[in-house]
Amino acid sequence: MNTGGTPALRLEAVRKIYGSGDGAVTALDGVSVGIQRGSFTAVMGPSGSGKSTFLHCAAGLDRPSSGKVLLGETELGGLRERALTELRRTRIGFVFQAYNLLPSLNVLQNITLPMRLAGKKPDARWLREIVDGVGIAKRLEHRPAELSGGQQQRVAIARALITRPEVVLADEPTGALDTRTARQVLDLLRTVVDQMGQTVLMVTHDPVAASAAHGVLFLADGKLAGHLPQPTPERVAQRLTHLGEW
Ligand SMILES: Nc1ncnc2c1ncn2[C@@H]1O[C@H](COP(=O)(O)OP(=O)(O)OP(=O)(O)O)[C@@H](O)[C@H]1O
Repeated sequence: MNTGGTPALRLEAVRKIYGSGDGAVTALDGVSVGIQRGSFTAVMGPSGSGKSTFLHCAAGLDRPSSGKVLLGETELGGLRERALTELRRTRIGFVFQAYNLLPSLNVLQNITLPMRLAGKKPDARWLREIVDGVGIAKRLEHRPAELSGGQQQRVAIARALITRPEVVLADEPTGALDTRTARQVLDLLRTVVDQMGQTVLMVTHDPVAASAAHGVLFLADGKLAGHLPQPTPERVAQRLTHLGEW
């Protein structure tokens, strides 16, 4: 995956241990990986293999017990909470399974919220490009409750992109969607990468979802257990079977 240039995101020998003594759990056990700019990477692994911990450490939501996380040239471990919050707000986009839109705001207000929180005005051209790109231009005045699940997730993707983040982190973004709608959201994420030049890292349990990515990183027992380029659902499922239950 390291094919030249500074990776958008880098983990160096990241270990994360929860608890201490007899109750200590090693959730990540020396993970080193670079996520290339302009790539779409899925992270998969059996339940408890460390996927959420990986994403949380990458996002600066959780601090590694040892090792480093770098967003571009910035080492997250060197930042105080306030700077980390600011970094998350401006340099990382988040997409969650449950969309996490604010119900009292309309679509446009939800999309532009990260800019307002940062005290900045959204760039009109970029906003237009995103709104058109996710196909939500006709719904800008609507509230989230008036939209389908797929439309809400497309709004969430637009919101994740508004600050032109260096990386978009997606946690089971299609987990709550039916197969057809999930496909549309995955195609959109792929478009965001291939046509808008964004970088997406997505945790998923679903081999079909993972196959939308350029490559899949596998985790097992907190360790990297391989990388599958040009994944197909069948090859992903086969690798998962070899890693144990999923
Ligand atoms: N806050 C915590 N305190 C203690 N142990 C934790 C905590 N968070 C996670 N763990 C443990 O760390 C390990 C990795 O958990 P993690 O949630 O990262 O796995 P996962 O691959 O995302 O699992 P799943 O697919 O079931 O969501 C598990 O053994 C889990 O029980």
